[in-house]
Amino acid sequence: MPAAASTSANLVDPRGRDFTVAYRIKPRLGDASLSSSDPAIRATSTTSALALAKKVNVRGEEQTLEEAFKAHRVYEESCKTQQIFHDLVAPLVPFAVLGGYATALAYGQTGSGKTFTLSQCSSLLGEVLFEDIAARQTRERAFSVELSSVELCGEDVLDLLDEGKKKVKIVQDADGRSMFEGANARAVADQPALETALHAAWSSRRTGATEWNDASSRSHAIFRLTIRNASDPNATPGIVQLVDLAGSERASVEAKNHSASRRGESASINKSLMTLKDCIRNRTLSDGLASMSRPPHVPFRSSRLTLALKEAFDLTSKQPTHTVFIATVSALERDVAASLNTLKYASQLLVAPRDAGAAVAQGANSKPTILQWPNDKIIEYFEKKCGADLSQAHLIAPYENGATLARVPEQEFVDRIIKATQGKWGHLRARKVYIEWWGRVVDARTLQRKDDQAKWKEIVKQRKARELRDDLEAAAQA
Ligand SMILES: Nc1ncnc2c1ncn2[C@@H]1O[C@H](COP(=O)(O)OP(=O)(O)OP(=O)(O)O)[C@@H](O)[C@H]1O
Repeated sequence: MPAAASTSANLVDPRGRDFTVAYRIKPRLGDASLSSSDPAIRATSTTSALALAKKVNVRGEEQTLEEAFKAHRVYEESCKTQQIFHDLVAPLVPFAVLGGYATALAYGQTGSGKTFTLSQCSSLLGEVLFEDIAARQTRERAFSVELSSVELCGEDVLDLLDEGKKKVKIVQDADGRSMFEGANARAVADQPALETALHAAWSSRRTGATEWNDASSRSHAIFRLTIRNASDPNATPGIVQLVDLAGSERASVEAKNHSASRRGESASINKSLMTLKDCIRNRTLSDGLASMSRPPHVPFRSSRLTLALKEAFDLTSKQPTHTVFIATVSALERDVAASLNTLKYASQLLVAPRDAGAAVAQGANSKPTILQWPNDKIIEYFEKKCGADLSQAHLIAPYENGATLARVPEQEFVDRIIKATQGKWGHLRARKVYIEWWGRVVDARTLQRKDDQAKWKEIVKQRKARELRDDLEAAAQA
């Protein structure tokens, strides 16, 4: 079944989640003693993994400590990449073709299978992408695809599609979208052309030696496919990209054995991975302010990596996003410390998305923003916008509320308006309504942020007043 046959309702995730965390457990490979040993990490269900770490206690006795980790999906050792691709990456394709911003990242210790997973996914991507495009191509809608690919090594951004790997810059285009200035963008018309271009990019990936793996990657690599609607130059281009992150092992381990430049490289990798965590967490954070340590701030400018992936985190971006985070871990006992670090990092990304309903409850007196509207209010909004031409209003938002409708990509949204007006409205007119809607979504997010900051100031004020009162009371008692 071509990917385009998927219904608009379940483009990426039926619950409207825009972030997915998965663990892939790498099989125990190597000599017989390794492959026959008990796994230190195993899947206990499709959504949880168990880590077993052997420790010696103060009395010299060996103990096994168990720690469970939740995820949206856990893939056990026997699982094939095809399954992961089918579940996690293939659904990003129609989303991107329709104008969404989709990212799949692989994170983990050197040698845990990041490149293995993503390079196999990249070979499977072409078939699904070009099938989807063929199914959607019409006279008014002709798609073009191009590949750009860069490697982030410390402060340098290198073009993987340039033989000399020239340096390029991360800049913002006129619409504020992050792009690689000066990088080759190779147009790919079909699956074989994409495969050739991807092969060239993967092959020129920079590698260097580490303690674990002679061919280890000491850089982050981004393989970005930009999908444009060639018939409508104003349409927002869709993005689907694979991000192979550098090995996540700690700088402290490397510090013992490596040169200053290698240590600097490790520090830069660690900083970018910490910034990535902050960006992902704060993008989705929904906790009540009282339990927050501070209002959510998405520091995407703090590292080259997050700046390059800006749209995935920036709440003022006018494009729906979906990010898939695949944490790869080795099942071998000798790797258990690194695997635990990976699982801890990834599980910290599992914050619940901001719940629009809860936000209404928090500020009972404030007017609900467009992101907090229920489905019937949204239908009412579009009835007003499209007037008498709107014969089937429910087609615009069959089930979505304000928050989930903001995850529908541009071209899908425009198609829904055209269908709901039974073709009386053309592409341009429908797109105008979409742009107006997005303007209100961004305004609502800005308002939410300001509201968070104001509430946070009040919390800090009250906390300080309480502390002062306590100090005075303590002084009086003394
Ligand atoms: N799921 C798997 N099944 C079989 N072999 C695997 C699997 N995952 C990884 N491998 C093998 O393990 C080795 C290391 O994998 P890979 O290069 O993908 O690790 P990595 O996490 O990308 O490491 P680096 O950080 O150095 O790039 C490779 O030889 C690869 O073929």
